[in-house]
Amino acid sequence: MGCSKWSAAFNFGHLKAQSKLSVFFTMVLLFTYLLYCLNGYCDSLPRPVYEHQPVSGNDGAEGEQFLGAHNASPVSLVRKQLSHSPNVHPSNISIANNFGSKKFPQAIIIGVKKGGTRALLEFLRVHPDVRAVGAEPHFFDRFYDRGLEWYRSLMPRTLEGQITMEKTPSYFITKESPQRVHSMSRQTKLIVVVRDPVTRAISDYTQTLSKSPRLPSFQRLAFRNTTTGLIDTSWSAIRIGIYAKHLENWLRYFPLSRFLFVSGEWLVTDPAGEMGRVQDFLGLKRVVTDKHFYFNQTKGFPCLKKPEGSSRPRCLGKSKGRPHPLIPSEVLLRLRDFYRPFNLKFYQMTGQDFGWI
Ligand SMILES: Nc1ncnc2c1ncn2[C@@H]1O[C@H](COP(=O)(O)OS(=O)(=O)O)[C@@H](OP(=O)(O)O)[C@H]1O
Repeated sequence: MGCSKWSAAFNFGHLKAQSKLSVFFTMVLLFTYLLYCLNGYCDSLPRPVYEHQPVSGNDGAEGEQFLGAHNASPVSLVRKQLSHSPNVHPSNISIANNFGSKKFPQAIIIGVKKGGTRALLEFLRVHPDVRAVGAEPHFFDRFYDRGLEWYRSLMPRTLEGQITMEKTPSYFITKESPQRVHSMSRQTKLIVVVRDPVTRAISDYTQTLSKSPRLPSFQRLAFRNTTTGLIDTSWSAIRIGIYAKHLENWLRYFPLSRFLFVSGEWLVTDPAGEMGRVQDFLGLKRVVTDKHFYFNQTKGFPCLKKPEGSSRPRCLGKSKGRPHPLIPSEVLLRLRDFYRPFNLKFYQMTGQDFGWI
């Protein structure tokens, strides 16, 4: 009896020591993982392609900005990103993200809103030497006071030879942006996707209308005086399309050779052709070619056969390629007359004829 009591006590003590040991090792593993994440090693997981974080009241590019990203802890970001990404297997994380460093973007898509900027960025992300932020950072227009280091922390890690990119279409029309980008680096390459300003204005209006269905008609907003046909240039949908005026502001800081003007129309009708020009401008090998695109009849737009991080074909989301409301032809004619001199000036400044009539 006494002997069995001793042996039971001995076994119990043995078990206790074993469980203490396993708790200890679990804690060590947990702390190592936390330290690893807090050092920023798991903060640049591959984002799902076309990831959108809905943000209300953002008139620039809906659901594409970085609001509050700096407030989230790296660990919670990891969890959030993983839970949103059907394509990322946890075992791939360390392989994809531990290498390289976060750099300032060497190239930025600065505009224009509704030009086709999302399509261009997603097409570029297919290139193995391009790493881009999915959401719009809005650093040079809205969050400049957060400082350059904040901006850099948003960037994905890149290896030697890879290009870091971002897109925020409102930079093109923001007065302070050229000087701010210049003070980050005067070598920055600037890409502007331009689209017929009349169609662009309607596209812009369509986006606002989708959020505020009680919005007055397009013509009510476009004209200051319907009888005289005076255009309301204070309406941002109209103002953004005066490309020559905005470009003048940028040319005070950057030479024309730093810019590439991409045609929003050709990006739809000949995506591979436009992508060829973009890759040349960025000094990249022409990897993204016609093999990467197919025309989706239902969507009415070119889509990617294999977007970044996915093996399935994918088109842009529903907010890209919306049907536009019908605008009376006399309104369109008046708007075309209004934009003509500005368009000609823009063609002269860029040395490119975009064919808008
Ligand atoms: N491949 C492809 N798929 C879908 N949509 C395409 C594509 N290429 C260009 N576009 C045009 O992009 C327009 C939206 O432009 P942006 O991405 O610059 O908009 S935003 O400023 O970021 O909100 C969007 O405008 P809307 O047609 O008015 O929706 C499209 O015409």
